[in-house]
Amino acid sequence: MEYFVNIVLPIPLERHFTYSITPDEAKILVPGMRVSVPFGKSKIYTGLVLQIHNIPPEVYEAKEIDQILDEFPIVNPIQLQHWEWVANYYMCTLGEVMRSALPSAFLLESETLILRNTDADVDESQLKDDEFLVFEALQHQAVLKVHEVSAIVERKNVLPILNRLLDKNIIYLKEEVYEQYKPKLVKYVKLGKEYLSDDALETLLESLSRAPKQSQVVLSLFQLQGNSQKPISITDLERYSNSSKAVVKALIEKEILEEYHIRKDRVTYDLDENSSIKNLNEYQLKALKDIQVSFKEDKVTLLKGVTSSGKTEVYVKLISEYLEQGKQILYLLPEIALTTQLITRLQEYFGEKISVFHSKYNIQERVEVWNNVLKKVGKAQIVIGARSSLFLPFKDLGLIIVDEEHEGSFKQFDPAPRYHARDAAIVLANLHRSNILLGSATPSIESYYNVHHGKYGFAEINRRFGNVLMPDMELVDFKEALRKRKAKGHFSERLLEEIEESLVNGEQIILFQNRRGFAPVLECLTCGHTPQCSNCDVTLTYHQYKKQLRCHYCGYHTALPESCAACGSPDLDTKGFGTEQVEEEVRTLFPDAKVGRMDLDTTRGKHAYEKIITSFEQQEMDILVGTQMLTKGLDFRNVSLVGVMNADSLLNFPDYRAHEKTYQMLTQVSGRAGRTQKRGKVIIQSYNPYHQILKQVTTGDYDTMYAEQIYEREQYKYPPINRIIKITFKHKNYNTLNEAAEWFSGALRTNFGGTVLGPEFPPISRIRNQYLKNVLVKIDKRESLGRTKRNIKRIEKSFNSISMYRSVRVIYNVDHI
Ligand SMILES: Nc1ncnc2c1ncn2[C@@H]1O[C@H](COP(=O)(O)OP(=O)(O)OP(=O)(O)O)[C@@H](O)[C@H]1O
Ligand SMILES: [Zn+2]
Repeated sequence: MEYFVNIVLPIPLERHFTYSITPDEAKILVPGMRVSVPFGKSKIYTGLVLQIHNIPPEVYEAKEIDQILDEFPIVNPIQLQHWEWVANYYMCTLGEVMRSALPSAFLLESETLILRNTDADVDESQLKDDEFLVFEALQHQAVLKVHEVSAIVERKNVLPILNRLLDKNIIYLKEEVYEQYKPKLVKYVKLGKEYLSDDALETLLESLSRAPKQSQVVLSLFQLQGNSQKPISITDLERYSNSSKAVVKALIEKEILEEYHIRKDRVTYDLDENSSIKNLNEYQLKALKDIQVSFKEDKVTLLKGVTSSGKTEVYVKLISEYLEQGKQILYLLPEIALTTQLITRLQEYFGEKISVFHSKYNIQERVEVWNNVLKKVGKAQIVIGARSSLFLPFKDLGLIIVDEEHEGSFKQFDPAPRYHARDAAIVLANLHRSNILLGSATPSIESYYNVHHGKYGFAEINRRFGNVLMPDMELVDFKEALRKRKAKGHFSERLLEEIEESLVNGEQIILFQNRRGFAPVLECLTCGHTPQCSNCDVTLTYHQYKKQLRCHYCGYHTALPESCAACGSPDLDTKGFGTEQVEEEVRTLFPDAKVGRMDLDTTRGKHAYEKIITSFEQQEMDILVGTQMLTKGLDFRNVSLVGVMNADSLLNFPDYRAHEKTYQMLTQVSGRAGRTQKRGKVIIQSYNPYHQILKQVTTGDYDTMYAEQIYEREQYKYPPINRIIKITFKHKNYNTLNEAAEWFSGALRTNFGGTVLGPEFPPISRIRNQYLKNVLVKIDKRESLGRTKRNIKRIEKSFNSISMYRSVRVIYNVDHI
């Protein structure tokens, strides 16, 4: 009987591939194991086994696999099911999901490597031109791959050149299939087996009496073992006994000591006994109870608790319940909020049961966490991670917490799969039959909508912990301040007064300015008016090149006005101001204050973000200027004042979610003020202080905000009332792109009843020499999403059969936000 395997490869092709295997291999292989397989002419890929069967492929001859790479599956059936869902729902391939889900070290590399023989004596004048090119390239680069050599000599078949160079002993080849991952190994020592009894030990020490250094080491080891249960590393022993490597080595050779290795990640530590879980107050207890009741009904549950109400402590209580049942727990956070603050807090309670998983971790660290979760090792019982931790090999997941569930960064933008981690987490919880809690002070409109429609359970905390008052919010009319000359630079007198007072009291200040440079909007400097699209209710975007204002949803456009449509003033500005400028002004206005800044530019590198947070926490800074990074669940003790430099730049963002996001951001950043005893103060500067959203922020009126937003979403057919899919077309040729996008959207309009907007250029319409154009499809809730997607895919097939369009990339973003 013939045997075959279906394999998924980490490439964006729809299908899986069938390879042939021997009967022996068929006995060993299980879905979820990796194999290396040949692909195309010369490539070798790592693939994942989906299925073992006896049906030969119809249209091609199955190749044999190269090698089996695992002894047991590294991916389990629930994961495969989950990946299938992600691929289906977000309209991408299983291979793309796999590439995003597996740490890259698991995707084995195979390439022929060419290295320079550094020992060779080379007479360059004897080299032919093409030989010299390769030789020269190898002076700059230690290793070349075959296809790189092709590019250098501009020829496809390079093997003859390489053969000549090999003959001349100038290069050598290295065929390498290697695992990139190597666990960190640490050397430990213990007393040899024969010396474990007291008697034996006594005799040993006697026999060592003439070797004082050696007996010193043995005694030290004994003492160290008495002090703690932890394994003793060779370095620790050397340090403690004050002896050299040679002495320890001699003892190991005599077999008095035994050396052994433990992978670094396996070392366990004792829990800190001092920090016990806090007792919840009555409001937290009530919320916990409501959550538990809702969990009993297997409902996704939303916890809405004002800032500093102690949501984290409620999570902690829940986590410890599931921990006791021996279940795994996943704590999802937006990438940006993965601060040491929260991790330290949880580690105090749960010690080394916690693993952290996110993109700033290196390959090794990710593989360690993966394997720990796979083997259900105690130290990975709780995983705190950003969105990609969803894809870890959980076996027995009991609870998922999605903290700051409203955060837009839970949605992956690029590359595929363009998934929303919150939504994918809900599906994952379903597959595991585990409970899932979404938490936020400012829930997303979607989640609250689901609560309203009975789909989700609900719990609420309306008070800050310790009955600290919500901060006192004050709106400052900046237009008025300018008119009355009560402003310096971008600071109103009111804000300056408050900063002064906080500084005098030795309290800290946060200044918030969210400037996102890539979507310029036109703003009247006199009245703050910004032109809106009449079809879409979003702010128009300024396109400098064409001197136009455009709606990037529907394509409505108008020439750049010479004066403001609202007040007639000719002073229109498109630049706005950013955090850097605010920092500069603060330094001039308050030369004695210590000022820091936190934005994308100052937080590159693995620990930069934590450093700024810690330094602010330790009160090494008085004033911290920053973007939305400041808003994420940070718990500072000494911040009494939060200043919002310009609320309008948020409100006028050209996006149907601008109002929702403004409410969330302002509420979150305000929530950093006055978290301990004294009531905090928030000053919000705006050209348009009567805007309903600003009123709702200052009164904490989430429900009115929600009602108004839902009304608008109904009017303009946006989520959560309708579903949307954004389709992006990408090509280097402007005309081809235009035609292709027209063709596609035309086909959509004929074939499909929903609303099709565009094609339209985004604010940045050309990236890396590729032009972009978007089409937005709005799908009525009553229509089947599945059918619509199948229709779109069918249109894509016909599209791809037109040779001119084949090179146009089509990118789907389902539930685009
Ligand atoms: N039951 C409790 N006992 C003692 N201290 C508590 C308790 N609950 C919360 N706190 C303290 O109150 C502060 C605010 O709590 P926490 O950070 O959990 O609030 P939060 O709701 O998560 O806030 P945010 O949404 O702003 O992140 C913290 O310093 C926390 O240690
Ligand atoms: Zn429009």
